[in-house]
Amino acid sequence: LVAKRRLQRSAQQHGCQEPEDVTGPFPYGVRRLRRMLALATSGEDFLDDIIGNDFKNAATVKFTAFDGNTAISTTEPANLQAILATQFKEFVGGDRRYHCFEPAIGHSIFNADGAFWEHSRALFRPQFSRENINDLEMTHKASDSLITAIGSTDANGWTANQEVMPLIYNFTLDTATDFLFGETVGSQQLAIAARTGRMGICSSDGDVQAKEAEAQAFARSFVVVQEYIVRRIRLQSLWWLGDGLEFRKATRTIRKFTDRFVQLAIDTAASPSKGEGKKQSLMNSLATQTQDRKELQDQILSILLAGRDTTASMLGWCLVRLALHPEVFNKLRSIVLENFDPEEPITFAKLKDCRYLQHVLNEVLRLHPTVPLNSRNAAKDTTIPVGGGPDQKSPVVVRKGQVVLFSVYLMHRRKDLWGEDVLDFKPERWQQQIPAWQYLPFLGGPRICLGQQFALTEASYLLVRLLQEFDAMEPVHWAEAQKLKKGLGVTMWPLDGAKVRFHKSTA
Ligand code: HEM
Repeated sequence: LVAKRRLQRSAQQHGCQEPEDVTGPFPYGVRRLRRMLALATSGEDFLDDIIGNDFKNAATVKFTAFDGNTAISTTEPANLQAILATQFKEFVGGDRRYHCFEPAIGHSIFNADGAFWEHSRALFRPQFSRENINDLEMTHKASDSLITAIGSTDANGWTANQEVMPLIYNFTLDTATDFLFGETVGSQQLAIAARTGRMGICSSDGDVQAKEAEAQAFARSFVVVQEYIVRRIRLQSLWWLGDGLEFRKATRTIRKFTDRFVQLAIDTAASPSKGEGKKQSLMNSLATQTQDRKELQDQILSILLAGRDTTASMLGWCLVRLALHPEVFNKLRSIVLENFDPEEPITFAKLKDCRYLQHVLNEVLRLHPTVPLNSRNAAKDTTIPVGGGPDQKSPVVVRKGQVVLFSVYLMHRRKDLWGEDVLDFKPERWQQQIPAWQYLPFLGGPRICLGQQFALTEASYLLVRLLQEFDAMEPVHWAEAQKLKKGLGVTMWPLDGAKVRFHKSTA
């Protein structure tokens, strides 16, 4: 009662008003639950139809969640700016986020708050410096491997129809492991070797099979771990029900996979001469700061979790969009051919200078942000600046512990912010200045994605290489691709994959 009174007084002081309540006639979100359970048969889209429906009349709403707690939900740039930046300390990831991820990544940058998060962020920041991202040797090799994996062309210059997503997942796993461990798992090369019987990086058939099996087991377990994490997030306060032998086994597999690299990094930190001539990795740098085996493992896995599938999903959407929009493909290709001499190295600076390339990526992430939904918990009684009252202009009071959900996906698709053509794929819109807080694929403020430049550089590099190599691409099934169905888990990916064929350039 005392807490409630205090909250009411604070609401009055700040001129707060209630946002629209979208709970509906039944308690505990029954209506929403019913629609969610019927998704497979109703043909509704979870984001556009179910979550989007909440925002029909207002950009900030409240509703009663399954667990009986009232949550606030917003797509308002001013509120996101407050939550992520100006009132950063008042909104945290919270205990629930910690528990949902804990079995896989322990306590690490991604699920920590307060002092431990600050410590982790300071530990990592130097690793994401421009110099480290500028080292594109591995990206170059991984792009070439992906092009090799796409395979040969027929007499008319077309490759076979193919699902490119598995190749993209290999690409991001190979570049991420090189960055993290200083050594790539080489999953693309292993898959090619296993398929074609060419040894490449391995000395014998058995060696290829064993390494391929190890890389595959890791990749499979990584998928299982993510599925369980999503299940825990969806279960809200009942997160602990998302557990089981399969989850535990998969977490053991991915943790075991990192053992060798952790040991190597600890050994190198103890006697630096061992690392002479070897590439400096994120793991090596971390091991100079802490030799705690569990912390090293947790932190590294959290970066892998944060970076691998997000980048792969973005690349998947890029390919789908380029295949569906030949006019953008052709324009981008001619700009790339003009700016990137195939005889010269592709550098970070050149990629950044290619404005249309960056505009294409921005537009892909606007329409398909790979982290479409997110949340924070109020660390104390506080307010968000807008969304209350009939005109939605008054502040809204937020109770300590209350969940504030936000969807950058829906914000990126608001007509009042982006114009009538909001749903059109139009990289040209980026020629104009876009207000910062209405576009947040990597969020913003002190907790902005650490890997933003890494991801954009990887994706830009691969796109340049593909455009140098191929002069056309088209979807295997136009009608299916145009549906742009989304898979929703820890990230949002093209559910029907990136099924395309490429035409080899003869120039
Ligand atoms: C297109 C690719 C990517 C997207 C869309 C993306 C998006 C995001 C978002 C939205 C967050 C904020 C999560 C939150 O606080 O609730 C985040 C955090 C983070 N991302 Fe990324 N990310 C991408 C790629 C990467 C890559 C490649 C790496 C590393 C190699 C990475 C490392 C991180 C880390 C470490 C955090 C946690 C930062 C912190 O809490 O201080 N991300 N990312």
